[in-house]
Amino acid sequence: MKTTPDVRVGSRNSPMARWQTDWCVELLSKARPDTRFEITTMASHGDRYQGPLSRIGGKGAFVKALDRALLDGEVDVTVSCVKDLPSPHDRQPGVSIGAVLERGDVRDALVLPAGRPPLPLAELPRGARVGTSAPRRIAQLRQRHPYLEPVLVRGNADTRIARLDDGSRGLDALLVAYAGLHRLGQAHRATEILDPVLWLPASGAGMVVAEYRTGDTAIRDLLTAITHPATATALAAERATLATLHGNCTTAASVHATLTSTTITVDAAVFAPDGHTAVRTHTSGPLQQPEEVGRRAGEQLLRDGAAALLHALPHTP
Ligand SMILES: NCc1[nH]cc(CCC(=O)O)c1CC(=O)O
Repeated sequence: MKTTPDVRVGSRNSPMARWQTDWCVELLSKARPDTRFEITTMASHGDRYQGPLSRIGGKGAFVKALDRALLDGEVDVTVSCVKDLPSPHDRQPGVSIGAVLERGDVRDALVLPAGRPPLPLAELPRGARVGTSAPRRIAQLRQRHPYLEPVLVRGNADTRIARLDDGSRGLDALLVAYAGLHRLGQAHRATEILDPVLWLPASGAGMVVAEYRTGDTAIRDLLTAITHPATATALAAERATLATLHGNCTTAASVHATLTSTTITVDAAVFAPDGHTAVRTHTSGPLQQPEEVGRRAGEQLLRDGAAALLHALPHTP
């Protein structure tokens, strides 16, 4: 009788990461009922360190431990949300994306301290302290609501909500991903879900991927079985735009691919850190050519002056 080897799946140990990994393993178990999957959790430097990410090498800090475990053969698969991966051109060689899971909500949400009247962003009073550390959110706050005060808050989404509620940072509100709130069972805390046409979403928002050691074809085939094709197409386009822009974790950019049955459209923007300048594009093409459409969107932004905005100094102290 053929024995099936176990598959070891690496995850960060934050509650959101665990939710994502459990979901992925559930899909894998359905696809391969005869295989036993085992989850190994690990702490990441990006989770432990609470200062600006740009000081510890950017988003790589989230996936370094996962990448090392993968490359050392301690695990066969790692699960991450796309937003926490480094830009495509900075990605660790030897690690490939295998599965792209169905996209969740791309929108950002506003959360107020427990017990406060539920106000939308536009009704927060002058000087209200809005917690976020994403350059994209800070730039849009400065552009659309310049009378509000962005406050740098890092940490896992659940810790950020705890800090909002305990008043320790004097925060009046938090901007977070609505998909993340869902994953933490906290969707009811959103007092407003921001319209993605007016408040632009993060590239890769709401997407979870499973990665593997490049060349491990057995694991690659396993991961292909649980890929959501439309999400994979959107991811290919959004990553192609980012790769063309050569942005990093200090870049305030938004990339959002949407699909019809025949076309793919990339809406993308790059903001100056102070929110005063933004270049935007709306680029469409055939559904079969996501990379091409994504690249054209990036090139259009560069032609319109995005490069000067991209490498502005980090705005965080
Ligand atoms: N920046 C951290 C991060 N990475 C992914 C999500 C949420 C889930 C997702 O959009 O995939 C979050 C939380 C947030 O932005 O509030």
